[in-house]
Amino acid sequence: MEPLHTETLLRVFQLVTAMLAVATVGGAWHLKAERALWFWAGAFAAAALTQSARALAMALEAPRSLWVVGHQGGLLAALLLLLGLRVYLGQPLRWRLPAAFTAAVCAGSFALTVFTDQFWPSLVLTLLASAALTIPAAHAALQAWRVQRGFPLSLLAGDLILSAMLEVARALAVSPLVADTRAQLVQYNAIGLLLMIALVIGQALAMLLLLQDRALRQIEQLIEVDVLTGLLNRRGFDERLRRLLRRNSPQPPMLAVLDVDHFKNINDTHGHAVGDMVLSAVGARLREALRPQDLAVRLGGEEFAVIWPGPESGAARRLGERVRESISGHPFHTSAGPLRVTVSVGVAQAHGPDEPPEALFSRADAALYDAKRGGRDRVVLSG
Ligand SMILES: Nc1nc2c(ncn2[C@@H]2O[C@H](COP(=O)(O)OP(=O)(O)OP(=O)(O)O)[C@@H](O)[C@H]2O)c(=O)[nH]1
Repeated sequence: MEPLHTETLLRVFQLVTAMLAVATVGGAWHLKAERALWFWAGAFAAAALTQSARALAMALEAPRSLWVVGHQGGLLAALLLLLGLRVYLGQPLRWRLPAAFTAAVCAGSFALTVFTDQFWPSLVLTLLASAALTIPAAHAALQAWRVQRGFPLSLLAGDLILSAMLEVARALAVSPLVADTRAQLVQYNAIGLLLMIALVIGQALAMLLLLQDRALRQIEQLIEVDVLTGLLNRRGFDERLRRLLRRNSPQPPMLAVLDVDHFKNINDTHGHAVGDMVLSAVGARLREALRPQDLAVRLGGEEFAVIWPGPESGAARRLGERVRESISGHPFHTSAGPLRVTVSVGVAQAHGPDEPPEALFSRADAALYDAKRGGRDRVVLSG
């Protein structure tokens, strides 16, 4: 088999990173709010530009110590990748220590080349330093994957783990400890380069998938969230209720439908803006009254719902009363002064996974109708 040619691979690496830099810079420009993408574009650009600088230094027969700029580019790319990932995950940037570390290693790699007139010590140093920056990035991606799951994070975490391992393996392979001859050292380095090109492409793909994933989740949020109250809207409610019923848990979900009493009077007496204020405050009170796993929904107008995924048996009355009390218990402070607002509540416990969501909803709604007819500000349980 023909040996791999390092100079050709370096050209390929330069072209690939340049292309990825253009794609990510374009993406960052397009998605103005995505700060992380600027860091990642910077990582690819650092690799591409320093490879170009290295080729130029060689062509101009500049001092050999300047040729190590390519090694330093790899390290700079690892730094920017780590910082970009912290930005993406919403973590504090904490850039000072890794940036100082990168600067010190770059100076060290330059000095090593001046003193030894050899390239491999600089390559070993910068590769080990790159691994030292890639390991925390891989750790952050892995931690995030544990919480969020999904293919893009697993691709990124896997790619970064392999990258850190490759950086250490390459550092060992290009040191005289492992390679017996110069030809062997060059060959090991070329194999490492080839693998690195594949991993860099993998990183770019993972990054773009991560951004697409986030955009999809934001759209999903917009579609499913009510703007006035910040609660789930009717569309989100239908979807969650269907999913919960299908789950077939030992304790089937319970649904309450509630409606603000005589809300039209509030609008007519104090104006629509005060009405909106009350609706928004109702949403906030429902959120406060529920546990994180329970769901509060604005079905539309002055009608709300609550879903308890797995309520204790026999808790329907108590939970319904807690919801009613959270609204009717204290007056609302509005620009028109304190307003006493009451709600009527209909509660229905699902019969099991075979009950269609529409049937459960109709039972809760019928109970709500009974609560209204019975005089309002009360809880009625569906039979
Ligand atoms: N301010 C405000 N009002 C809304 C909104 N959506 C619906 N409404 C109003 O809510 C009122 C609902 O009135 P009705 O359906 O007659 O019910 P109600 O006055 O609460 O009477 P009962 O339900 O029988 O106790 C209507 O006047 C709607 O215009 C909204 O987003 N903001």
